[in-house]
Amino acid sequence: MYKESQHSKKGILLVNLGSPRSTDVKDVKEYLDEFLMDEKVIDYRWIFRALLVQGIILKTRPPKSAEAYKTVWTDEGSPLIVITEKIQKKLQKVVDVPVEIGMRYAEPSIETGIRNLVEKGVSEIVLFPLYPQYAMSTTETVIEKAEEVRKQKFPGIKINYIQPFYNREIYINCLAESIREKLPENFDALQFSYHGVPERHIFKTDPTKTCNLNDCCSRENNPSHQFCYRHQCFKTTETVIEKLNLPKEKVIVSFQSRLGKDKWIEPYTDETFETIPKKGIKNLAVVCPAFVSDCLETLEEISVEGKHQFTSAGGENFHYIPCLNDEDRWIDVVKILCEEKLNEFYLV
Ligand SMILES: C=CC1=C(C)c2cc3[nH]c(cc4nc(cc5[nH]c(cc1n2)c(C)c5CCC(=O)O)C(CCC(=O)O)=C4C)c(C)c3C=C
Ligand SMILES: [Fe+2]
Ligand SMILES: [Fe+2]
Repeated sequence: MYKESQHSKKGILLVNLGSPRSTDVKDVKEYLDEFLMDEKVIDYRWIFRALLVQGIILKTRPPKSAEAYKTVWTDEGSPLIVITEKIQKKLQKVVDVPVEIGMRYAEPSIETGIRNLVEKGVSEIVLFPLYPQYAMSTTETVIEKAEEVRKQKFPGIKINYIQPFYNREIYINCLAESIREKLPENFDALQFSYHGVPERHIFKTDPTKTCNLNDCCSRENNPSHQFCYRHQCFKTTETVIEKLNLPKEKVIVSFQSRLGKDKWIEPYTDETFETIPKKGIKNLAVVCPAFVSDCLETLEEISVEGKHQFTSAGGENFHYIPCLNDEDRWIDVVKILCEEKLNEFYLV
């Protein structure tokens, strides 16, 4: 059944994590402050979070992070923002509603993105968090922020959220094809390195309390899977390697970018890079499917630091496989996922 929404103007907001405004230490500090003071990222009570972030992390990390950002920054700006803009421009060419971008942290913010759409007359927004797998520190914080902005600043608009898409066949086919094209001829193993999260986050967001972070994450059916980041990473890997016809023995899954002293989900990517050459893996290909666009964590932590760790430990060839970025086949997937949600506005 069609309702009045047939006549409301629709639009798309692509949301990514965000980057500092520049590589200046003060801009990096401001960005890290906003990012790490998000209670969905560092989920301590405010006073403990402030002590840790403002009292410790922000006193030492910004200059190091700024140096790391300098190594990946381009003339156009941060790779993550530049690539998200490219996705926006390509998508805009193939859909007939306005497309804007918004970042969870720093600018252009989610509020800026929504305002840009509203100024174009949009009142029904499909918001796409650009994360294949669900996590409290990504999907959930984006939705929470967008709802806060909607209620406080734009109470008249509707937002329809695209859910994590790690189990959508169109996405898996797209990722598998992209990897297939970029795999080197000879490799001993293909490593899937996902961004890590603290173990506590997974327990916290499991409404069924049935995930124990052991075998259950790899089981076919467990009620916790809808909110289990670890399961969703395993499932992404399993379905992609099936499409690629790769034997499980040639595949490694690991988790990168941990921060602080908490226990994060294992195994840790950096430790893996240092141990596998001794087990005979000398030629390694690495892909990072938690990120749809290349960013600091892939271009610096994996392609530069990771390569160095691997080769210093006796590895010979390290081949980084770029993210989907603005590949046409990925734009096709983004278009289909957005159109599905746009159509839901017509349904009662
Ligand atoms: C892909 C999903 C991501 C998850 C899950 C995630 C969790 C998470 N991250 C931090 C801390 C940091 N992450 C940083 C950079 C960063 N993280 C993601 C994505 C996820 N993070 C991206 C895409 C980026 C790159 C941003 C860019 O500008 O390119 C950083 C900043 C860089 C640094 O100083 O190292 C921090 C810090 C935590 C604590 C966390 C889970 C709780
Ligand atoms: Fe799990
Ligand atoms: Fe991160």
